[in-house]
Amino acid sequence: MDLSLYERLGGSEGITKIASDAVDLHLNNPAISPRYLKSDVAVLKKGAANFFIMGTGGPNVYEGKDMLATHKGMNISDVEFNAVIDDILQALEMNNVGQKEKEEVLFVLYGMKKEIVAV
Ligand code: HEM
Repeated sequence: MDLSLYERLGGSEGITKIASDAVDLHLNNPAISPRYLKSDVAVLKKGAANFFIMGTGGPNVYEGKDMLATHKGMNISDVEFNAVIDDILQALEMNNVGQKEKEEVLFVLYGMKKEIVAV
């Protein structure tokens, strides 16, 4: 049987590291960092990790709101959306994730655009 994306990304441990790196990149990315000024970084990292764990076929540990409810009213732009995706891809590269897995993550993230941008 093929391994799930969750398993190929290193399970909960691997994904927790990837999510933590992605959030650190967001906080240092001037295109989006102002959005997170009021965020509790530890909570943000945990929410991001749990969302990713659930979304890649791991255990159902995410307890947050869905993407539309989370981002509704934030007036997020295309530029901001692309900046978030760039950071996540960079985090995958920092953690030596393979090309096929990067493509699969990108495909899933891109599909969420209509629930996040200008909603
Ligand atoms: C595919 C792209 C994205 C995904 C998968 C995503 C995912 C998430 C998740 C899982 C949460 C945490 C929800 C929770 O734990 O309850 C969150 C919160 C948030 N997201 Fe996104 N997001 C994306 C794009 C964006 C963009 C483009 C922006 C704007 C720059 C943005 C701004 C925020 C903010 C400000 C929060 C709230 C942080 C807080 O409550 O401290 N997101 N997002």
